[in-house]
Amino acid sequence: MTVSPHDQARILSEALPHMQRYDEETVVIKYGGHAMGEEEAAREFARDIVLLEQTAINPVVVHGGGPQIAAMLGRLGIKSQFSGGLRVTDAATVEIVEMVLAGSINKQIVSHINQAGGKAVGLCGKDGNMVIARKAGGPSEASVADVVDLGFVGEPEKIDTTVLDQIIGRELIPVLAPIASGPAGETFNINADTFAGYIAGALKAKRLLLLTDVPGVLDKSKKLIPELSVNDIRKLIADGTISGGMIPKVETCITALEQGVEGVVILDGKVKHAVLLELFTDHGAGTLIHR
Ligand SMILES: Nc1ncnc2c1ncn2[C@@H]1O[C@H](COP(=O)(O)OP(=O)(O)O)[C@@H](O)[C@H]1O
Ligand SMILES: CC(=O)N[C@@H](CCC(=O)OP(=O)(O)O)C(=O)O
Repeated sequence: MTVSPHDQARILSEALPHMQRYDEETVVIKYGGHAMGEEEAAREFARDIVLLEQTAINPVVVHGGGPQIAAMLGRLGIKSQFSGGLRVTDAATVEIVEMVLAGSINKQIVSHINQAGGKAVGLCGKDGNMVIARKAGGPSEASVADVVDLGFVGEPEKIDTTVLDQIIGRELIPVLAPIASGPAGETFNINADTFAGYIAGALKAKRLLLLTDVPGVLDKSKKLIPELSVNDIRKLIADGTISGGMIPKVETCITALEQGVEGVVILDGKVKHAVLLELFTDHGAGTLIHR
């Protein structure tokens, strides 16, 4: 489909009120491993992030990389399992997780953003003591008998935004890997949704966008639920409609809202220009979570 120059101008003009709404505001975008897709899609994502920065929005990218970690662990013959959407992470696994997340994936995203004309700065939670984590308990903590030892899986405990405050608003785009230090200097693997939620909360972000590989939260018949309240979420977890990797995602939404983030959206990062659709059109996308 070709768009006439007239239509192009109209589309840009219609984006103006949306751009004004987010002017100088911080938007945290969680880029999930499943949303990353092929090289061309990753480049388009990077262009969209640079476009946000160019329109005076302050984008902060937090990335995941679950499938990429799984591929590397597989190559090394290390078995891995999940409990409640979190990877049980032993000492050997945490080394690989850090290597893949803070190493290859982080630098790839930084490079794509830079090639698109932005200035990205790749960091993880260890930098500048941005995130200090404690050991996470199992998801079924309520039932002591069922407690799962997740190993080196962390839950953010203290967020220090000093480094981010130096970067944000200065034409630099932070790209954050969800790795953090513990109080004794140990390395913790943090679910990227959880990490993004805490960062968004600490920065009092205007929006937190969680990009994944499904259109949003789906009901039992796989239909998109456009809006959900915190209470709705609790019911959907209890009746099993929300499971696996979607659990840390919706829990993140609740934490972020509690910490003062204005709006949280779960959306399909595989849709072309998902971020622009959500922020710059009336159309919106995915599931909006509210109080
Ligand atoms: N109710 C639900 N709606 C949508 N996805 C769900 C739901 N319950 C479980 N899921 C699963 O959660 C996955 C998204 O979480 P995850 O795989 O961790 O994504 P990401 O890598 O983007 O963080 C979906 O692909 C789907 O398999
Ligand atoms: C504790 C835990 O589960 N950490 C995740 C970190 C990466 C992540 O969350 O990646 P996605 O966003 O692509 O799922 C993991 O090891 O897979």
